Parts: sequence; C-alpha cells; structure tokens
Amino acid sequence: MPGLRNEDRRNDGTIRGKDANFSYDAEEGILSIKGDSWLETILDRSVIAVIDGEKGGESGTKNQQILLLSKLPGTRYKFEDVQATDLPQSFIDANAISPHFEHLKPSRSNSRDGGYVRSLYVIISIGSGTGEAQDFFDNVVKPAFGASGVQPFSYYVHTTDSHKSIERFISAVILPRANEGVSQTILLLSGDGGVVDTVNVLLSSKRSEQYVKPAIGLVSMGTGNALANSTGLNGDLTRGLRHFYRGKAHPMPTFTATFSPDSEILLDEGRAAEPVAPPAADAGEMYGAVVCSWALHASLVADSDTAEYRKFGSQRFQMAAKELLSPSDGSAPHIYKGRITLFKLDENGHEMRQMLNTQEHGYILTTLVSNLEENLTISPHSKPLDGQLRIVHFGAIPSEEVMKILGLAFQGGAHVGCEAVSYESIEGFRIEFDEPDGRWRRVCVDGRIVRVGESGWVEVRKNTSADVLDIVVDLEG
Ligand SMILES: Nc1ncnc2c1ncn2[C@@H]1O[C@H](COP(=O)(O)OP(=O)(O)OP(=O)(O)O)[C@@H](O)[C@H]1O
Repeated sequence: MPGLRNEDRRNDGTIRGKDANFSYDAEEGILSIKGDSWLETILDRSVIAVIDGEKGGESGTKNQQILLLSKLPGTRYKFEDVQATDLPQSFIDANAISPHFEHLKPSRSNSRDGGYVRSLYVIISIGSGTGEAQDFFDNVVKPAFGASGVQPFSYYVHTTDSHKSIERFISAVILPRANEGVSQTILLLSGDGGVVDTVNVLLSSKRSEQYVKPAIGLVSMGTGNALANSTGLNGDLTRGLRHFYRGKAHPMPTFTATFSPDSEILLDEGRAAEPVAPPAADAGEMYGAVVCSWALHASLVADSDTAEYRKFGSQRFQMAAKELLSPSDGSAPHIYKGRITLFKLDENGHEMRQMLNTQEHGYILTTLVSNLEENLTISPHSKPLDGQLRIVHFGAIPSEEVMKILGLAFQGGAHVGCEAVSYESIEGFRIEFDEPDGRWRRVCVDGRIVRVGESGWVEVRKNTSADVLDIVVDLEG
C-alpha cells in the first residue's frame, strides 16, 4: 500500500505470550503471524476491534488486545481476548475501537447520586431468526464487553418474553428517559423486527423538547436482516458487533404508512386482528424503516408467516411466491386492482402527483434499503442510510416473466433493467384499493401485515422531519 512504511506492516512482537513476527496485508485485511514453528492468520472480518494500549517499560513495548471471534461448527461462536504486543500500526488502525465506544463506559462524572448512570441497554430478542440471540450474548457480547471495560453492572439486559416485549421496554424505559434528555444506547440482538418495534414506539409517542435520540447498535439475528444487509452491518463475520465497536451514530431513515379507518393489523397467522387506527380516528398510522408493499410481495410475506413456513428460514418467501404465481389448485394467479398515485418532487422541489396509467398490478413495493435479504437486492441504487424512498413496480404480467424478474433481483438487482419494471425515487405513494376480497388488500409494513378495509386506502411518505433514532454503523469500514 503506498505511503505505508514497512514497519507499519511488519513487526516483531508477541501474541498470547509467545514471540511472533507479524505482517499485515491491508488490501486483503489479513494479519499473518509467524512463530517459532507455527503460523496463524487473523482476518479483519473476524476482529470485533483492537484496543491499543500505552507504551510501557524501558523497552517501550505496547500492549494490545484483539477482540477476536471464531465461528465454531453449527451456529456457535468462540470469543477470544487475544493479548499481543507491538502489532503493526496499519493493522491497529484498520481495526481500532472507535473513540465513541468510550461513552459506553460509565463514569461517576455523569452520575446522578454518586452511583453510575446506566445508559447502555442490551435487548436479546430470543424469538428472532433461528433463536441464536441468547447464545450469542452469553458467549460473545458479554465477554467482549468485559474485555473492553464494559462491566455487567454498567448495562441493563432485557430478554424478550413475548412479541410485545420490545415495544413495552422501549415505552416504559427508553422513551421516558429520552424525554428527560438522557442519552441512551441500545444493543439490539434481533432481526429487523426489533428495530421496527423501536421506531414505532418512538414515532407514535409524544416526545419532549429535551428529547435525546437513542442510538441503537444491531447484532443481526433475524431471518431477512434487511437493515443489517443494506447498511453493511452483515459485511463481516461478527454479526454486526464490529460496527458497534467501530462505528458512529447516523440518523435512521423512516417512513409513515397511513391507513383508512377500518384497516386491521393481522396477528397470530391471520387468526386475530387489531385496528391500526385508535377508536374514532379517521386514519391510523404505522411506521417503518425497511419496506411497504402490496400485491405479490405483501401476499407472500403474509402467506409465509406461519410457524410451518418459518422453519424454512428465508426460503419460506420463495415457497409462498411459487404458490401465489402457480396456485396448486390450478387457478390463475391473482391480478391486483387499484389506483396508485406517486408523490414526487419537480425540478423546483415542489410536490407533484402522478397516477400510474394501469389499474392492474402484479408487484408494488417501496423501500428505504437496498437488500431485503443478503442476496436479494431489491433496490440496487439505494446506499446505506441515504434516506431515499424507492419504488419497484410491475403490472399484471405472466407468471413466467414474474419469476424471471424475481430471479434477476437475486443477481445484484438486475431486475430494475427489465422493461416491465418501473424503478424510481419518490416521496411517497397512495393506493386506493379496488378489491372486494380482503385477502388481496393485505399490505406489508416491515413484515407486519395490515388488511386494509373495503374500498380503503393506504398512503406512504418518507419522514423528512421526525428524526427519532440513530443507528451505529461504520460506513467507512
Ligand atoms: N420471547 C418471545 N416470545 C414471542 N415472540 C417473540 C419473543 N422474542 C421475539 N419475539 C418476536 O419474534 C419476532 C422476531 O422478529 P425479528 O424481526 O427479530 O426476527 P425475524 O423475523 O426472524 O427476522 P427479520 O425480520 O430480519 O426477517 C418478532 O415478532 C418478535 O416480537
């Protein structure tokens, strides 16, 4: 790498108490370690962070810690606090713990009554994905915190005990303190659901003048992990923990979906429902950070949200899509009917409305993120946290063509080049449904399903003024 002195990349030092020669390949992110009769390599992608010590003693030796994660067979991980001296400076720089992480260590100076003020929370969503969150906390997060000076007495752990658990915790603990002006950080071990629950509580509640946005770190434990996959949090081997140690807080883009009064959120695999709108209100609001869709996408998310389908992980979406496109009873795939109006800005920044010229639809989805799953690039032009709402739409086209388009979405988002697909940046949209059967009026807001009332409507807009939450991400990493 130009500009680097050789000793930045190559050093003699020690690791785990043994003499070693280090050489660091900054392009590949690989530290090669040569001992007497052994060799080891450490990938940046497996390093949560490096903590650099002070120079000490007459020799001027520098002590360092590498917080290292190794994947064991199956879903388990091993954390190691590797003690080293005189690591190459370029390796330290590429993996250094963020100065912002220091704020997570409590100090008496910000205490209220001589004790420590706890403003770090860990939420373990044990229902996420395939249920790895508790194990990851016990075997990785807790020891990594300990190794970096964040002791158990200085943070509060909340383990979920129901699907309402995160919402209740945010309402009862985080929101009141944010309204008192306390700066809080939450490490969330969950899928998108935990973030969306947090966004919904914060956006739907009254916030005081003193409100201080909480910051969340995300350890991705879900099935789709759209947020983690779209912000780069899943780009390493630490499930996002590396970003929590090395990143900075960035505003989290969100949108509001407003529904006509008799719309209901479906619960318990569609067997139960609760109204979106409070009683007597003329509309109900929900908030999202990922996606709002209708037609094929919403139907496949809804149909596949059963205990039976969930066993198949993210495969469940493709299985449900197949059934919708080629129903096993031999019937034709459904054509979704409704009027769609897009809200866009003209060149002077004024909002204008554009009605789609077809009232028959196959797919309509608007999103703030690039990837709905690791390999499903639904919006290839979206950049991490860019705050742009983008729409993907196609009309009623044959199932074979739909399959082809969906397949291209798994090839880096090539579907947006198809003639049948329209793809652009918008401020929002409105759908007025023309569907007598409630099954085809199901709308997906970040995985939750709303059945819009008959002849009802939904309006989605990105939130340009309400900025209620930060997310800790290392966008340069
Ligand atoms: N202890 C629990 N009991 C019942 N439900 C829970 C519990 N913990 C979490 N849940 C629920 O499980 C669901 C998990 O959602 P989450 O988004 O975290 O994971 P996912 O759906 O697997 O991933 P993704 O949204 O990224 O695809 C949420 O609805 C959450 O409220």
